[in-house]
Amino acid sequence: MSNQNRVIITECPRDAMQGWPRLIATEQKIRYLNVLMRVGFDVLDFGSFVSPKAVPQMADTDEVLKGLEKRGGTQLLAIIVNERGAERALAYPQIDLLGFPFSLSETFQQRNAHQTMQQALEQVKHIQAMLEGTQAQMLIYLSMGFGNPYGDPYHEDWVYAWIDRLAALGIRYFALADTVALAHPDLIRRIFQRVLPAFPELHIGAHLHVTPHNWQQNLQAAFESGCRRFDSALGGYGGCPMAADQLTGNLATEQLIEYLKNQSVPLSIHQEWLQKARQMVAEIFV
Ligand SMILES: CC(C)(COP(=O)([O-])OP(=O)([O-])OC[C@H]1O[C@@H](n2cnc3c(N)ncnc32)[C@H](O)[C@@H]1OP(=O)([O-])[O-])[C@@H](O)C(=O)NCCC(=O)NCCSC(=O)C[C@@](C)(O)CC(=O)[O-]
Repeated sequence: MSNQNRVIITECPRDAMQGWPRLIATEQKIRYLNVLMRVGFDVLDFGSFVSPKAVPQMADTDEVLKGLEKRGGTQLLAIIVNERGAERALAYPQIDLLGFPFSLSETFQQRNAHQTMQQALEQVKHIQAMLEGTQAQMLIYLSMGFGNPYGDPYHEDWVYAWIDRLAALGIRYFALADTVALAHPDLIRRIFQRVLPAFPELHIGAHLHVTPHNWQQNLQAAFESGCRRFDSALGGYGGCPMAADQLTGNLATEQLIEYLKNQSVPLSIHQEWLQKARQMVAEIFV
């Protein structure tokens, strides 16, 4: 498999479930996540260590994790938004990546974590220090990375500038997040074509929330610009409940896989387990 064509897929059941109005039973989450582990995704964004008052659906992340059977090469990723979350996550050596949403919009940073961007940056520095000597790495989501719906200032140069600044702290993993599906293909191309060659040592991916109308063109723009890390969720469910009045779905894994197949990208996806996972999606999101 040529490196040029290798694509890393992060399946995001946490993003899919976090805003779902009906509480999903812990046992059902565990069964689903264990099936997703068998599908062979590179990374599984399985849960978050945040305030149960802010996101009740994720209150059982500790219990869920205890039921997971880590398999093959699938890495585990958990979302955190503060040091308390990092402490909780670091109690589990099986977690590989701690995902921190750092917003380019002050309004979203406040809505999501009741922090200013400056406070979030301080949290990132402290958490990065906490990770020293552990196996876990921080992954920064640049949330609202393609603009925001609140009228906050935005400039595409900030994506480059923040990656540069955060990489100087030792952070190696980034996901450029279109949190409420505002991106357009030209912007996606300009951003990826700038940051990927500028930071070849970093792992920079796309976390695209999409609409039925823009998913293909935005995915294509990222892929053709050299992006080889994609986040997605089966069924296209999900979104951040703090971002907008309505959840903006994730790029659907089914569509991502189909697109990558059409580009002749070799994938290590186990079809039977994928089918099983799709059946479970229909039972979970009711
Ligand atoms: C940050 C806070 C806590 C501030 O919330 P707050 O109310 O301002 O802060 P607080 O310190 O007063 O804490 C409130 C309560 O939460 C507790 N608490 C505090 N921290 C934790 C923790 N880590 N774990 C467990 N409990 C915690 C704390 O102890 C307290 O409990 P109480 O005394 O009231 O009983 C809250 O706003 C929060 O948890 N926000 C989470 C937001 C979130 O999970 N958003 C979704 C994930 S991000 C996302 O979806 C975007 C992404 C990743 O997909 C990329 C993209 O698309 O952009």
